[in-house]
Amino acid sequence: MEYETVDLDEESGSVLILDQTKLPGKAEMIKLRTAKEIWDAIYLLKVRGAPAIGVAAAFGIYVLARRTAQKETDFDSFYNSFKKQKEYLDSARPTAVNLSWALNRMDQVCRQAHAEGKSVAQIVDRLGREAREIKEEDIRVCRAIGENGLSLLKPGDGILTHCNAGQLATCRYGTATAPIYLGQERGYHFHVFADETRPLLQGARLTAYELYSSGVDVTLICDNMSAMVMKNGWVNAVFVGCDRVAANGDTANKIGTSVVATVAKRYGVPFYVCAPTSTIDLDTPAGNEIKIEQRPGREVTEMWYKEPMAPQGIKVFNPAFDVTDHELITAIITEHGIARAPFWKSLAEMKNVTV
Ligand SMILES: CSC[C@H]1O[C@H](OP(=O)(O)O)[C@H](O)[C@@H]1O
Repeated sequence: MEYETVDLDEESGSVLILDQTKLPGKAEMIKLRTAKEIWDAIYLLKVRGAPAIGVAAAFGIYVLARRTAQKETDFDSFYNSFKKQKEYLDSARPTAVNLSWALNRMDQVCRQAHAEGKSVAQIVDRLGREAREIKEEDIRVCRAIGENGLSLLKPGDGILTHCNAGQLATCRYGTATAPIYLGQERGYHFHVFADETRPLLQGARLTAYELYSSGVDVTLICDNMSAMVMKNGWVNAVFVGCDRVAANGDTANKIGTSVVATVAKRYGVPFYVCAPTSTIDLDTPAGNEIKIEQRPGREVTEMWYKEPMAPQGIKVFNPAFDVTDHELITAIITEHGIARAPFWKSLAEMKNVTV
């Protein structure tokens, strides 16, 4: 299915996104001009998925810097505004490392250009080029993950996915769905089981939507059905995305992922994490140090229902992510290759860091 998850509208000086809170009913592109509009879009999951969040933040800080440069032509006052806007955007969601990764990369470009004696106007041009490169790089990286993931599959395989790590979480191909889309291009016929993924239903609303729209054979299941489809032998591999991979391979991903990994282990189904190296965080040693975003209880008790589905005032625990222990992960598929245990070594090699 061809659409732009996130793009740049140079003419209006805004970030263009597909509002994913309206899917699957309505595919609506919206423009984000102010820092608050960008922050809100990330927090409310209008744009979501680690890579897509990173690209949206890169485009966001660029359009804000372009507007700042119209007022602040000396570097110190320009950069003071830049840093404030960067910190603000970075506060939108804590778990997906790509948000801070992209903003730090844009900050580095800004400071490097200044060190080379560039004017504020030239710095802004350089920021625009870097933001576009971050998007193009994401497309290349996801396709490479697809090629590496496809090497682990054969035509006719059953695949289970959790949440959405598809085109809608990236700029094209997705990460966990990249092998599926590449396989489709080459005549493989996969049978995909998409977990609906409560409470925000990214699997039902987004993964089932994009795969079905692309002609992929997809069956939607409730999260509590993944054990049955694996026990029945219908799943040859599980493919999931990630929001942050710690140095030892522990992986933060949408809530419920660790349940799927545990069940996959029980039934001997390979469990693969598809991870752009930008999502691997070697500065976080293990999963217990990953900050897990807590979200409003109403997402559990009220969203999607005509009436609240629980007693008024009930306590609700609503972590957006959980951490899958590295022992449950068969391999971590990156754009540079397939990392296997010991992950502390293989992931560092993937990040081109000698250990
Ligand atoms: C390609 S990574 C996508 C990753 O992000 C999702 O979280 P959210 O929808 O809250 O942004 C989910 O964890 C996916 O696996």
